[in-house]
Amino acid sequence: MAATSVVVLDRGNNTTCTINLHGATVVSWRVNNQEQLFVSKQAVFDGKKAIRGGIPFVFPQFGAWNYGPQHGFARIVRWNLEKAPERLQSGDVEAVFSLIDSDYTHSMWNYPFRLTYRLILREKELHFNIGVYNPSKDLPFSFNLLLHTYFKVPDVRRCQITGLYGTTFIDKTVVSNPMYQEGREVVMIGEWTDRIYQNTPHEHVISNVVSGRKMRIQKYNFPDTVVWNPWMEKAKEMADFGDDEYPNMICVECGHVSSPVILLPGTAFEASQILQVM
Ligand SMILES: O=P(O)(O)OC[C@H]1O[C@@H](O)[C@H](O)[C@@H](O)[C@@H]1O
Repeated sequence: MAATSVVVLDRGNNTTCTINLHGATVVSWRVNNQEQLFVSKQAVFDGKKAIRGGIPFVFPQFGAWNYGPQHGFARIVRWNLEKAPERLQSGDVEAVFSLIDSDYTHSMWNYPFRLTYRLILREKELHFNIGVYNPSKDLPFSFNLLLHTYFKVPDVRRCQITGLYGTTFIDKTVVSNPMYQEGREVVMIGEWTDRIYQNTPHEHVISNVVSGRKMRIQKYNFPDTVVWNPWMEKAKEMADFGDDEYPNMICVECGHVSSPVILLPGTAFEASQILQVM
């Protein structure tokens, strides 16, 4: 893919964030030279396939879709760079990306829309502000939206995720998609895991990410938290994911997926996420 497809936010001190315009996928976030995101060694950068790792942008569908590809089209189309990286007075660096409807998106989802995706790189934080606008005069639309974050970890079996205790989750590893209540104070992973936790609190902390540190996730207007790791067998089924890579990633994904967002004509939906290395 051409070099111009990549946008870099550079805050100095080897703190950078790299966004591939293909899907506006965040493909790297380095804090003091320490990579925080997992990208598979087998990820494909052909401008067609979704990038396996980083932070793919899931919209307007989460999961399988009758009208288009799994997890929607936003992660497989080229976004616009609305505002090139700019240093703010605080020293932080901001860039804005956007996506509007096209003939291609209309072939799956026949609505006009405008997505804006504002990223701000701070010293130890990455901020994500998302806006979805419905420019139609008369048609509402409904959608799912999710940031499919792949955190890099030395060993997923040693990670603990807070903020899930007492919440209801859908277990997607079982065909009937049963619902349960989480009884653990902190969630650990030791097998194929694919869960949609519903109405989760504004904050999660994942322990034992890179360098044994903690990662704080804060979210606004994202009621759901998806926790996913393919483990060994499912990893083997994915061509763009190494068989032995599953211990080195954990997906903790904030989104609005278990119920759709319904957006009336002329209105906007906003949501945000903050990732912070603790
Ligand atoms: O292979 P994809 O389309 O990127 O999806 C990866 C995973 O994404 C997760 O968010 C889903 O809950 C899983 O069911 C899915 O397997």
